[in-house]
Amino acid sequence: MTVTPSRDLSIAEVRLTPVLVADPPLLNTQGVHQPYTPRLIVEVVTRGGVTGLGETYGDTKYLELARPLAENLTGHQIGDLNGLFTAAERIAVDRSHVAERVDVGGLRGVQTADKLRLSVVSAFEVACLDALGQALGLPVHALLGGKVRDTVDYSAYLFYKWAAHPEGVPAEPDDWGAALDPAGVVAQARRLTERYGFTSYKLKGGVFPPDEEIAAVRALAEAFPGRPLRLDPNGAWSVETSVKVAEELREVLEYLEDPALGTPAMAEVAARTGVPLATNMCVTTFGEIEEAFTRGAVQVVLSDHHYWGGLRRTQHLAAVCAAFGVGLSMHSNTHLGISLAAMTHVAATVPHLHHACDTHYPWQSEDVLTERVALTDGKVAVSDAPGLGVRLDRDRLAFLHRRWADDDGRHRDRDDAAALRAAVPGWTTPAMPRW
Ligand SMILES: O=C([O-])C(=O)C[C@H](O)[C@@H](O)C(=O)[O-]
Ligand SMILES: [Mg+2]
Repeated sequence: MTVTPSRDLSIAEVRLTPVLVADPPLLNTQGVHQPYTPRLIVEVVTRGGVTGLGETYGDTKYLELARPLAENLTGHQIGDLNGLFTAAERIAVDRSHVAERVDVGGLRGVQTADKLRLSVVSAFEVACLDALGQALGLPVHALLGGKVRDTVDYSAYLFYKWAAHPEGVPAEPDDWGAALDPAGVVAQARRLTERYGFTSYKLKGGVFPPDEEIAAVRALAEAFPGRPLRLDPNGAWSVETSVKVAEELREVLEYLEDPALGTPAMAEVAARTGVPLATNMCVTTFGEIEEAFTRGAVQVVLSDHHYWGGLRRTQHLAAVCAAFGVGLSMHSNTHLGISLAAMTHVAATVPHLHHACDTHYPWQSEDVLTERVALTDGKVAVSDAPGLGVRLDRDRLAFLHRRWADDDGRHRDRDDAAALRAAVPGWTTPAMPRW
């Protein structure tokens, strides 16, 4: 049988384009977002002439893994996703990028070699699925077994925020203004609601002493009665503080996210409060599930297809959570529309997704797409177009890549503590627990 060119599903080329995207001065327990955040855009081009898109973290340590993987994939079939993961396993990881302890692992838990690899290969998997979907005329959700909903709910991701970056880049402050107290947080939530129709809210905490953050959540509860609310200090509190906050906010919280750092501390908090605990820090790999679930440390896991290793592994995680009666939600980092499209396709296929997903997307004023992904009534409509249903704007991609190429080295690797040092000389990532 002769294969027509458009049906040749082997990989001709993988293009990697690192970009720097504008990010507002959002505060978290480690520091503040830098003016630009690195992302990596992956294009998988088939010999049949179809191009699939993927997106992941763009820091140097991810690029170092993505490059050899891309080079090894010429001739690989885009439908051979298992083979793609085997190819990724062969890529050596620089040990200096690995941290085996949760207290030094940053905001997404322990940074193992496997997790780094998975964070890279996930974007290749998404790009292969996008290409396969386009070649077959099927949406990505259909390749994953089919959607069980037509829209995916997202929550408003609220941040304490400065009006402008301390580095003075870009020169003009954004139009969101500052949010540094309960009134500022409520104003931000109202604005996000007006623009995007959100009906649930998550506040990134661990920035101010817990009493101030309790006051902010109470103010949100008053402003949006009955709406689901979450607070996430990224492990900044002791067990005692976590229990106190949980008890004070028990009437209004949908869940408390990573109040304390690590499974043993979370298990202790969980044993002492009825408020459900969620995590994207102590359960971030399949290996961490057994201890956390058997100890009852978490009631909700935040999936993230980037570091869990793609869309299919996210479905596997969902199945394990369902088997243990643990809820599922979705974590997000600074990301563009390709990631949001991928998040939406996989979320659409997960039956027991009972919490709105997180997304940073409203904070991203820039994108690499010809059309931004629409967030309406707090939802993204699940696309039925072939593949992910998004199109790359090559001029925008080139512009954001030029910013990366011209960068003086300050922004190619996300460093929230370094960004905060511009305002608070001598600042370093705080030891946990902070409070
Ligand atoms: O839910 C979370 O822990 C996050 O979204 C982690 C992120 O890094 C967030 O804290 C941020 O971007 O500042
Ligand atoms: Mg979190």
